[in-house]
This record gives sequence, structure tokens and C-alpha cells, in this order.
Amino acid sequence: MPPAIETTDLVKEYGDLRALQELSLTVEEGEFFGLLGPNGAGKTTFINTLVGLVRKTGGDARVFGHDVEDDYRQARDAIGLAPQEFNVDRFFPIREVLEHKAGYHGVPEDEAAERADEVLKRVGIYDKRNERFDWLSGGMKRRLLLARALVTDPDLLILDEPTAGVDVQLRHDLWDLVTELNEEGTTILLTTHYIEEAERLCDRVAIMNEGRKVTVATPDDLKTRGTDTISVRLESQISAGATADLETDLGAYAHEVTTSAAGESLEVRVDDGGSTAPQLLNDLEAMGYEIVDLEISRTSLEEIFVDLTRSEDRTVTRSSASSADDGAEENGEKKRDVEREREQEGVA
Ligand SMILES: Nc1ncnc2c1ncn2[C@@H]1O[C@H](COP(=O)(O)OP(=O)(O)OP(=O)(O)O)[C@@H](O)[C@H]1O
Repeated sequence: MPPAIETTDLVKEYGDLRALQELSLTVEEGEFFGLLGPNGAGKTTFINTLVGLVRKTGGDARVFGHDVEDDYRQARDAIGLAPQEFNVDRFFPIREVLEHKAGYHGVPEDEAAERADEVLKRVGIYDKRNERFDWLSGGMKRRLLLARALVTDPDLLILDEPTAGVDVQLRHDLWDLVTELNEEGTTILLTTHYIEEAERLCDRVAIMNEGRKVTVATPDDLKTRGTDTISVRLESQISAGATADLETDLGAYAHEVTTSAAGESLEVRVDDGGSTAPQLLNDLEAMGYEIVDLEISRTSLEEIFVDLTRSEDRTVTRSSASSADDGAEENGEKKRDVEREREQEGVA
């Protein structure tokens, strides 16, 4: 079986802005895969390329082996997309919106009605089935986007920030539901700004920055890339002059030694706090310090993420020749994208 998603050297340019820069990424069938990156990293552009809302400038993109442009229909039919934006027809009851969506992807009428009811129950808004989109609360709208993504029974579910702005209860409901779907065999691609969400749900995550893949790893592997901090409280004070000596004496394993202003505690940054702490204790005692308390803290995934995507200049590569006209053209493309999406989603 080919991978659920396979891109090779994928490039997308909006005018002179390179939103995707030779991005090669593979998501295996059955994986729960996270896409992380700061605002503007290219996550939505990547997704939109897969679902045919954006035309790639270069490279290759396949979904279950189907080229996303040459075999658009097969690739698109395999995907259920819950986008970031609410792009739902506002004039029909939501049950009909789902029926239209299923019909658009070739599901016969009777079956479409059954599926619509089934997914409305599954996401917990069946009692709202005869209401229109605008009458739903924000959280219910998010549930509906998920229902619409599921109504075609997709092999690949793409969730673009599904829990942005939802309350804690709904976030947990959605987590449970997508975990269940993944356990049933659906491959999931999730973009999120909540590191905790990625850590909790994903088998692997790709971190993107400025259209490039920075790294791909399991959340656990990522965490091992961070450093630990050992905080030590001392009985006696460290004199101002002794701090430099400490740095030299502990230099074999300490990346950084910081002493408090009053000199009664210090923080030592090391690779692995657990295995280094006994050595540090010995060394400090040998120097004549008495230890009152010691605590080890790990770098959070969030800190590692910030570190990996730290950038002097947050803007994506854009030539200095960029003009106001280019901007208008890009906006035009954005508009065309939305129109195409509406067309494809069965909206007017
Ligand atoms: N249609 C468009 N026309 C011009 N530029 C665009 C268009 N769509 C996206 N961009 C630009 O491409 C870059 C990547 O945007 P994209 O929306 O893919 O990022 P993202 O990682 O999804 O960001 P966020 O986390 O804020 O949703 C940004 O600089 C954005 O301004």
C-alpha cells in the first residue's frame, strides 16, 4: 500500500513568496501525524495543495499513490477535510449540507441521508440536524466541519486546527473522537498550535518553518532533544568571585551555570538531569557546599518547538521587489482559491 501522503520537493509560490520550499514528507497509512509550525509556516498551503485548492508550483504530491493534480478525483475522494475557516453553505439545514457533500463525492442519495444522520450523531449535534449553520454555536460549527469531513467515510482525515477557540469540554470530545477514528484505521493529518494536543495525539510530528520541514520525529524523541535544568538550593552562599570557577569546574557536563542574585541557589543546564544530578551533588560537596534541596525540570516540547522555529526574521522569503500589484494578484489567487473550494464543497 502506498503512503497516505507522499510529497517530494513540493514548492508553492504565491507571486514571489515561496510558501512551500522543496517540502518532502511521507505520512504512512494509519498514522496520526501532526504538522506544527508558527503562523505563516505553510501548513494550510500544504493541506490546500493536497486537496486541490492550491496548484503546486513544483515537485510531486500523492495521496494513497494518486497524484493530487493528475488523479485529482481519486486523491480528493480519499480525503475528508475539516478546514480552519467556516466555509459552509448557510442556506440549507445542516443535514442537507452533509447530504450534498456525500452526493458530490458519489454517494447514492439513500446512503447519503443515512451517513449524514450517522455522522451528526457521532459528533453530537444530531438534534440540530434541521437548523442552519448560522444558528449553531461556535463549538457546534466546529463539530459540523468534522461531520462534513467524515460523511464521505474518508481514508485520510485532514484537520486544520480543529480545536482553535473551542472550550475544554469540546476539545476533549474531539480528541476522543479522532483517537477512535484513528484506531479504526483512518489516517489523520492534524495541524495545531497546541503543542499539548500534538504530544497527546500524534505518533509523529513534522515541524515546519518558513515553508520548510525542520524535523520529523515522535513527540518523545523531540523531547529528548531538549536540555534539563537542575536547580540546587545551598546552605551557604556562593561568593560573586566563585561563580566563574563553578562554570569551569562543572564545564564537563554543564552547558550553563546561573547563580541567584543572593548566591544561595544555582541552576545548571545539562543534557540529562537524571544521570547528571549525582555527579553534580558530588562535585558541589567536594567544593565545600552543603545542598539543601535539588529539583530537575525537563524542557517542555513547547520550548523545543520555539527553539527549532526561532527565526531572526519571521517573514517568508520574499524578494524586495515585491510591489502592491503583486499583493493584489496574491489576494486574487486567495479569492479564486476560496471560490474553487466553495464549488468543490458543493456550495453555490
Ligand atoms: N492565496 C495566497 N496568496 C498569497 N499569499 C498567501 C496565500 N495563501 C497563503 N499565503 C502566504 O503563504 C504563507 C504560508 O501561509 P499558510 O496559510 O500556509 O501558513 P500556516 O502555516 O497555515 O499559518 P497559520 O498557522 O497562521 O494558519 C504566508 O506567508 C501567507 O501569507
